[in-house]
Amino acid sequence: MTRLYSLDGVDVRFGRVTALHGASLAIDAGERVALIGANGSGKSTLLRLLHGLVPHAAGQFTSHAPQREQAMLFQRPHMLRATSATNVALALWLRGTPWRAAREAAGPALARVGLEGVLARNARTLSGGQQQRLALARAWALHPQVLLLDEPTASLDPTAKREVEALLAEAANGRTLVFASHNLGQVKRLASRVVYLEHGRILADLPVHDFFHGPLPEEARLFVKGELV
Ligand SMILES: Nc1ncnc2c1ncn2[C@@H]1O[C@H](COP(=O)(O)OP(=O)(O)OP(=O)(O)O)[C@@H](O)[C@H]1O
Repeated sequence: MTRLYSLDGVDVRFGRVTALHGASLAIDAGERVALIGANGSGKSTLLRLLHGLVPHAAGQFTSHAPQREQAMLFQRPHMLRATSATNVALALWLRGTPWRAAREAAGPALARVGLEGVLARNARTLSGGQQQRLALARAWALHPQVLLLDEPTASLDPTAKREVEALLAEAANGRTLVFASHNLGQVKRLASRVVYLEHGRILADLPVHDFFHGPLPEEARLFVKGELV
């Protein structure tokens, strides 16, 4: 099994706030790891650390996933004020694909997420669900080894949620997936392993079946119970 990330006693701080506290975790290639926990528990910070967007202040962090092999999706994706096709093509061009080839690849990439009808539309005028699908097309076109997703369906309506989740499951095929979610149904469907965070600390790290069916630390048990209500 290829190790992609190792954290050993990692702290991440923002001024006086310790967003991650003594986090120890190893993630191997092919795993599907769900990060769950209340607002502010450190899920986004952990994803941003994995993606190289924030530094750690203490402990050891090693990433064996090259930056260009990772793609990250945010809850509200940032779209350039340009057509959908250009948004995809630019991402490819920035990674070294010649412009013409990048333009040609944009059509099939958008078709894969069902957006062939909006190739020429300004991406900022698309609906939330369409923008998330476009963000996925943009990430997917890069053929990343790792997909890091920060609550990718949180702002979508139930139909768009289902559609985007189905696409995520497909995109995650053969890849490593690390995602933050408040949707426990989604966690059950997509994850093989669950990491529960509270106040920046990892309180549980279990295979998905054990997380939902086995004994849990009290804090995690109460969180799951509350989320299921
Ligand atoms: N750039 C920043 N500057 C200052 N504090 C920050 C910054 N980013 C995160 N924090 C703080 O770090 C802590 C962890 O935040 P983080 O966004 O990682 O939590 P989260 O579990 O992803 O929350 P949510 O479910 O609301 O997205 C919070 O107290 C947050 O306010």
